[in-house]
Amino acid sequence: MPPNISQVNEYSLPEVTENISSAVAPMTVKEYKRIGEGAFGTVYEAVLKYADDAHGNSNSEWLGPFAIKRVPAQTEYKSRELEILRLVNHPNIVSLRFYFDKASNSQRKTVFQNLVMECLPSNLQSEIKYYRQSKYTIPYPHMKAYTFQLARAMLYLHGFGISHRDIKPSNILVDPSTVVLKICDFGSAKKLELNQPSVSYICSRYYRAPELIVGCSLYTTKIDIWGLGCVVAEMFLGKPIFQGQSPESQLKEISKLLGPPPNTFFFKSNPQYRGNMYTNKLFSCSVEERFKQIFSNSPADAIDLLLKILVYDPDLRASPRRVLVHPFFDELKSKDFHVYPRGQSEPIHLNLFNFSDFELSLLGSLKDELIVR
Ligand SMILES: Nc1ncnc2c1ncn2[C@@H]1O[C@H](COP(=O)(O)OP(=O)(O)OP(=O)(O)O)[C@@H](O)[C@H]1O
Repeated sequence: MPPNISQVNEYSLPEVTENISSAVAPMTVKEYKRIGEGAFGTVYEAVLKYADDAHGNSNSEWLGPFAIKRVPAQTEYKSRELEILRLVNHPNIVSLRFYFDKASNSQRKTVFQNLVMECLPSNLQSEIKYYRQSKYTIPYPHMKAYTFQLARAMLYLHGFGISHRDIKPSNILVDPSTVVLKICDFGSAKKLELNQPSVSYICSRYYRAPELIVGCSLYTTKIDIWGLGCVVAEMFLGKPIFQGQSPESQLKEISKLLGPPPNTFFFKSNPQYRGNMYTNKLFSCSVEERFKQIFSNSPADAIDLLLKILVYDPDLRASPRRVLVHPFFDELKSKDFHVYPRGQSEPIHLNLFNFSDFELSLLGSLKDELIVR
């Protein structure tokens, strides 16, 4: 039975493609809730009936819930989001189940691409807000499990050379009842090729890496690691760490924690940069001391992890594999590790170390440090 439905949009489609098998069959969709409205698309929660054989024999049961992301279809070139979602298969990346094109009801000429994905009940932005309202933070064991899963998704994506390019709490889906995390929104993602420029005006302001702010076009997947650092910082602080009021003043906010960017940073990122360099030192202590001041309520291992991630030079910024082996996650490696999901009195064990052969090859010699004891 579909959950409580107030305003339903039910429609039938003659041809829907199943992602894994590429089988095409008819489908009936029932959309009953709008769960996301972004710059590019709208996301609906829905249940569906899918004909599971070539003769159109339909399941009589409603399946779901699913999340359907609807964006105007690209006419000239292939959708990168669809291409990337079809390529990836990882426990910490939202999975694509079906896809179809459909003309809009109101504007008949506009064709929309619909991506039918597994649906998660929450995202990190909502979770951070939920705890902040009661003057708490997300419990530390949950933060560790979430951060570990986020770094694992990045190890995998970056292993393909794919950069997500829009890491932020609302694009990180979570299920608070299982403490599972999955990255969503691959609308900005791109496979970065060596020495091939990419646009620098991507990523939401608060989460933009410093090299993007100064207009670097030969950036790397390390821009996502910066985003990961900002998300971890936000879980500890309950609010975004760098809240610039304009694209350029974003760099000033960063300099309040990291000190002024070194000249070499501008030269390496974009020798043509002529904007404000924020050369004034805005605090007198060391950068380590500054981190301790800003994250005064956070544990030492978390501060150490952030010191290794929130670094101007992307070459010196921790890689996903270095993040995964950081002592911040040691607690997760105990076979007795468990978490109490919000509102539940029974603890649950998490399966965080089920690395695939591809992930193990990316971890290389560091894989021996990621064993449950
Ligand atoms: N599979 C899903 N399950 C549950 N919620 C989802 C799912 N996919 C997306 N959402 C929610 O819908 C919101 C918008 O989706 P998405 O980010 O993909 O669209 P967008 O148009 O690119 O948005 P934005 O411009 O905010 O980045 C997400 O922030 C997320 O909270």
